[in-house]
Amino acid sequence: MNEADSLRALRDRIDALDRQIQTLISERARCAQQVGAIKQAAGATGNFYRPEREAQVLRRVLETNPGPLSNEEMARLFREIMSACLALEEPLRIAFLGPEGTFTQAAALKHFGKSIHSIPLRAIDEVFREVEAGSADYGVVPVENSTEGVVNHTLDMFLQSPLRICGEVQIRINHHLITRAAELPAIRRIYSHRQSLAQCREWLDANLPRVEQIEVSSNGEAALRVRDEADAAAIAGQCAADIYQLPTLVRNIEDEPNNTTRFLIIGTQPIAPSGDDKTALLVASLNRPGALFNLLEPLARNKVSMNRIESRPSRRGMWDYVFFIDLDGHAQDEPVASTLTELREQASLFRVLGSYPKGVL
Ligand SMILES: O=C(O)C(=O)C[C@]1(C(=O)O)C=C[C@@H](O)C=C1
Repeated sequence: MNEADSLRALRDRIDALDRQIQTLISERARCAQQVGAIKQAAGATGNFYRPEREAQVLRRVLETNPGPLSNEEMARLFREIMSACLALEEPLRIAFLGPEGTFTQAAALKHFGKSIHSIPLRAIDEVFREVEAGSADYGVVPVENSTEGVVNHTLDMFLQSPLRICGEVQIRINHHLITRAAELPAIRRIYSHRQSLAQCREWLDANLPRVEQIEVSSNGEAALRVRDEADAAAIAGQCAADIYQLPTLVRNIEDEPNNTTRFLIIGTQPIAPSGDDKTALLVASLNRPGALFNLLEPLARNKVSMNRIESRPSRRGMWDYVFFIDLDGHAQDEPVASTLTELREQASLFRVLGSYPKGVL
């Protein structure tokens, strides 16, 4: 066979496979519609989103991936198929820390896929309020960064909000210097979110030491400003450069090569166990000697892994603190269930913020 014949044969084969894929995806979508009908008949109100089931589907896709596509690419394709299937009923309304072009938007799309109705908001507390009011089904907010630590504002919101944590998603953060200026010496101001400025501190000290740094509410907002100011630069991600059609002068200026941010999915719905889950708690101990030790002792005794503990002022009085604790496992599963019963007895304040599937993608 000559080259043209080989190409034609391969393309014929691809056409035949595409027809099969299309038939199969349509069949899958009809099954998902039937699942939706069953949920509705059983009296399900609200949305049909089931994060525990989605996590199981994605985990199986990763486990059985035969290649040559990477796990990440394969999971992304299935993520979009599920997103489109779910949207057949009604697209999820997802509020996030906007404007368009923020890493939080990238996190929302990574977690829910593109078949959603996006609601960009200007502040973390607005995202909480929109979900509390029922104007959005879920919200996406940043909670911690591998270089800069926790986003206190998000943790503090749980002190006043009844919302639950329904999921998590991580994003590798690559910061770029986005500007219409042709070279570094032409830059007079740099706009970015406080966390992003901090994540690029060494690079800024070395390359733009005397340039004014201006904190704005988000990276998307920074890029928006740079659109109208030729002698300003923004530190933001590629999505912001794309959305606002701005050139990137220097790529990857973050100090830490593995700079990653974790985001929480917040909502009202309790999530069933998926087989590989986390539980987030908000607790306070009585103000007496050994109280924190007594609080945590059941975790060690029952061999429940604690992934994280953060303390924050309780806002109930001076030097009074609450603890945000992340555990391995679901609150309904042992040994977490009985450990939580013990913990509740020791604590002066105790709330399960949510059990949810560990981030898959
Ligand atoms: O299994 C379900 O409950 C479905 O609704 C189907 C499906 C899917 O496409 O696989 C769609 C949406 C849910 O979030 C989970 C899974």
